[in-house]
Amino acid sequence: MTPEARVAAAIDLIDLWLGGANAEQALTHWARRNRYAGSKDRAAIRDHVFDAIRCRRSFAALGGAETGRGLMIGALTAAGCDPGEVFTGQGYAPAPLAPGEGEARAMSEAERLDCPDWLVAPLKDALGADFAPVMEALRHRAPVFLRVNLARTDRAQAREALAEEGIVATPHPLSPTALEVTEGARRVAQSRAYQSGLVELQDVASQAVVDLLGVTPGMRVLDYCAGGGGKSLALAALGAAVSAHDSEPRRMADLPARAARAGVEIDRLAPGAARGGHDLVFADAPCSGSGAWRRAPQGKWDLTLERLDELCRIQAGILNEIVPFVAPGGGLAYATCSLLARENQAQITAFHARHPGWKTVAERQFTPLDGGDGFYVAHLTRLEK
Ligand SMILES: C[S@@+](CC[C@H](N)C(=O)[O-])C[C@H]1O[C@@H](n2cnc3c(N)ncnc32)[C@H](O)[C@@H]1O
Repeated sequence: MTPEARVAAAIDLIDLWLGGANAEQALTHWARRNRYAGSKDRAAIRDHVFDAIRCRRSFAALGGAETGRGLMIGALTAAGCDPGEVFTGQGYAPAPLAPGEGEARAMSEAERLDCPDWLVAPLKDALGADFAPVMEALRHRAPVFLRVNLARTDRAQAREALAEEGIVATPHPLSPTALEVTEGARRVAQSRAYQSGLVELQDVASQAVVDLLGVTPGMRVLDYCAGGGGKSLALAALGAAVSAHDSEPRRMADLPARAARAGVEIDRLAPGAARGGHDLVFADAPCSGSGAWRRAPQGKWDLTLERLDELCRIQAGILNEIVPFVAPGGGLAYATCSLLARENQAQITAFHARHPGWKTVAERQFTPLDGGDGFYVAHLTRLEK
């Protein structure tokens, strides 16, 4: 496909997304219907679509309309290209620009930073002077990070194995297990290094959250909201005896295969089967995902105040639920990939008000300015009697 044809395909897909379709599913259906498109075409179209989702408001203002054409005109303008050179109508290129089409208009701060209006105040409250740089960072694609599986190798050997397959990865300072892929990211999933469990795909802040939990070999850890099991695997690689639990167990379906690849054992629990006696109970709670909007940008526009209220209720409920699973002398940890104080510090403050026997021993808010996703983590232990 020509670059112009890729833009035309992206325009149709962006229109489907603006009409309410899920972008990932629309891309999959498009690829099935257009078998002539190769992997490079699909990757380029995907990048156009996801860039437009991340930068919906600024591209619409630059391109003069919140439509597939408007967003792609805005994207080209933002990249310093002349949209008229792409919108030619020749071959499979998008139809030529109509008179007046693509005229940029002035932008508010929220539009320039691609932030929903209602989230400006809570994000400014949480981020202070970092608000604008963080929102700017969330307008761009996330780097690809790997977690070196210490159960199988170390960081230097993993780098060498990746390099043999043309994948260049450099150590990241946020976590001793982290590598940032700077070349060959699209080859990772097919590589021997990945398939043989030397490395896992995992955001660097996710890794740093696990580093902060003080896990030692043999520790009994309950990962109460295990989901796909990214953190369960990281905990197990540190030598913890991990039980994974999720209220929707189908989310853990891939965990046995991932654990086998990593050479670790993880016990999967059915919903409601969690019991007491854990040295650490970890709740990586469902959240707005506001720290991960580079990776999952659709969430930025789908989040509503009602949904945020509901998430905060679920988070408080989970914090209450996990207390009985902590062994005497043990601890609990709460994490979200959110930047919003309501889901983070405010949840821990409210927890202390409900459960006076606990103290916070560590707390950290990561933002994309640290390199990875936005993440919050708090580690609590029981007060000595
Ligand atoms: C942020 S995701 C977990 C991501 C995962 N820890 C990882 O690193 O890949 C949150 C998970 O919490 C689960 N969940 C939601 N409500 C829950 C509840 N009340 N009890 C346990 N798990 C819950 C969801 O099904 C979802 O899989």
